[in-house]
Amino acid sequence: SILTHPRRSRRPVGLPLGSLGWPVVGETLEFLSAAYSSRPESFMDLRRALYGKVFKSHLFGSPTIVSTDAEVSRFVLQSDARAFVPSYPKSLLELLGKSSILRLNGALHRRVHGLVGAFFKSPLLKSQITADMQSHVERAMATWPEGRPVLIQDQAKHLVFPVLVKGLIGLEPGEKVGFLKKQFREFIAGLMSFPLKLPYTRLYKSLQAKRSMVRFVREIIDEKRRNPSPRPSDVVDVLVNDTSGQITDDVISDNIIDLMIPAEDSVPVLLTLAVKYLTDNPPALHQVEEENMALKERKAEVGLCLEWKDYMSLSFTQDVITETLRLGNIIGGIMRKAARDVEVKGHLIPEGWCVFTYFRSVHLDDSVYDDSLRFNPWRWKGKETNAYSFTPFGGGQRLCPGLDLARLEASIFLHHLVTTFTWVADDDDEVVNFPTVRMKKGLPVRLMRKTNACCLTPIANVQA
Ligand code: HEM
Repeated sequence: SILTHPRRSRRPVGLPLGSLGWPVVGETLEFLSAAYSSRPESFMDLRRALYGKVFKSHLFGSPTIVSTDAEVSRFVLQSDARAFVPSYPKSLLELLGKSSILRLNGALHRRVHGLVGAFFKSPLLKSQITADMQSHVERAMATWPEGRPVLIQDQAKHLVFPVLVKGLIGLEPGEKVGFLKKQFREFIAGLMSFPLKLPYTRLYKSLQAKRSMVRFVREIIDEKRRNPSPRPSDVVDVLVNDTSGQITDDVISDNIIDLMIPAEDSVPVLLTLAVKYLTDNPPALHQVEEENMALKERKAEVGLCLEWKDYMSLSFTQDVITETLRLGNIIGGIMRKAARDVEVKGHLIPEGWCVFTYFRSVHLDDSVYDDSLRFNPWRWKGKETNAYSFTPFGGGQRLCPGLDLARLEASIFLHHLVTTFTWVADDDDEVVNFPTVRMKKGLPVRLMRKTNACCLTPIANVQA
């Protein structure tokens, strides 16, 4: 095997090549200056050319092995806590809380991941999310103005957050969701802040917001503990019903709040980037329209509503989402810390060092994806999405349990958007990559309502 422990290795292994940069700051400033540019991977590209796909560096206060090699990253993700544990900046650890799934290891991690993952896969939740998302999207889109700019990114957040929050805590849209959203925004503003907890600092305000969310979630937990529901309809039900004795109120409240992060951030960004890439690629947009109109008409003929399986069966739309995940790199990479010396593919990762598996460099590697910077959903036709070289949702024990839900919400949003509107986007918006991926101006578009949505004129020679 290419992946062995040092003691069993036949040839000497050493640290990968690379530079630890300046004292204290290491190469953090070079990393950040690339991260804030339109080509964050340029930091990696330069070093890959000098040292190879796996190299050493010093980032955010820690000696770090950077992996832009799909096999090495896969190995890191597949390893358990005996080899690698999650590693996050101090401010983030503080805000996530000790029982956060992102920090847990071992048996409790497996339990929480298993419970949440199984519930997110359940047809019951998928049906509920579909019904809720559909009615939200239809109601919201009915109010979107024509001809005046609509910010797709903000609209996507408005739509996704309440739908996922209902799946998490059972809260119906309304005032309380508004309160939660306000607190939550305060909370996430501090995730990447300076780790100083004095009054009025960013971190302090975020911790206060978290406390008020915990109180709010605790009331819901108490209520559900008093009246447990035999048929769980949200994540709190699932966790409250667990009989292992491991799932305390702290575990539930920390994790419920974690689970809101993708609802405010990753999923809305996925929706937004899909709209951006489609806007820039008329043949792809046209094919998505055709596929979705055909489904809509088929369902209308037999008088049935769309169900989650209908959305997931739209193969080209799914390929568009896959390609958006590849090109958008919403989570560019993941940090772990080595719990012992580990050897991977001839490289030593010393105990206590961080390892940064940088997916973006793999997703944008021309030797893996032909013409990798081009949005080309046709490249996925008939292809599996579980290759080493495609890891937008991570992998191994911590593979994102929300991946189906993210795809489902994106499909529902795109379906309603392309069957209701045509649009033009303002030219001068751009993707920002750091600290989180998003559109700088929120992707303003001017919408035109389709008058007779059934009468699309086919465009000749659409790329296939
Ligand atoms: C486009 C949308 C999303 C992207 C790109 C994304 C990406 C990821 C990635 C890369 C990881 C791995 C983190 C690691 O290994 O340390 C992860 C983990 C996770 N994601 Fe997502 N995610 C998305 C949506 C969601 C949604 C909708 C949910 C649920 C509401 C969710 C819940 C989680 C949870 C709970 C984990 C932690 C799993 C664990 O550590 O065991 N994600 N996600």
